[in-house]
Amino acid sequence: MARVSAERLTFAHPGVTVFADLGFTLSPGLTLVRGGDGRGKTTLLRLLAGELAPTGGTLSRRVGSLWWEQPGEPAHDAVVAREWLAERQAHFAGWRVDVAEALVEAFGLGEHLGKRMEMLSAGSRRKVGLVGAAASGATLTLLDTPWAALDARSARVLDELLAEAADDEARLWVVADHERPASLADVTWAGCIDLGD
Ligand SMILES: Nc1ncnc2c1ncn2[C@@H]1O[C@H](COP(=O)(O)OP(=O)(O)OP(=O)(O)O)[C@@H](O)[C@H]1O
Repeated sequence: MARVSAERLTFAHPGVTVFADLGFTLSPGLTLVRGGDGRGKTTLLRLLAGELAPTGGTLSRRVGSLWWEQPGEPAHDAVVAREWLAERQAHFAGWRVDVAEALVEAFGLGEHLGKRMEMLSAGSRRKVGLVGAAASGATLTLLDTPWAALDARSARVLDELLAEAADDEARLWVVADHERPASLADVTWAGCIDLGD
């Protein structure tokens, strides 16, 4: 199980404080990182991923396995979607083939898996990433504005996935978005880190 907590967590670029003095402990299930444009949602996820170091305070991270992927980045353009998933499957001992297959079906991705990422729409690339996030079994899963670019049907599939994640007793799921997602109004969130507007 991952354990992540912060005390007086602060991050600043030279001369610009992005956020200061955040305190939180992540619990299993779903945690929302909420904030307006440029308030530091992605920065906080990068700190949680260990990609950035705090400039103040402490962030204690004991992370068994981490999902933090940006399948939309140009670096992945030439990779065939199925291979992209297979590369990640090789890194996660708890990878769930059945979960991946069910989500590929629900997202209507089957006909696209044989294509290079650059041939896919932004939404389909995101869906490939979400299949990986769910299948990975990662103890800490970080999703940055996961509804962006999804069609309505796929957004509902994501809603169902995250509603299940909310009941997860082992995995920590962190979702960053501008507002508390209305489509998850009935879901119990384990926590919310509000970065303001
Ligand atoms: N290298 C940098 N130097 C100075 N400021 C930076 C640098 N990189 C990012 N910032 C600023 O840090 C702040 C936080 O950016 P971040 O991308 O984390 O916010 P965000 O909440 O994810 O934004 P959005 O919702 O627009 O994606 C922004 O105001 C951004 O302009």
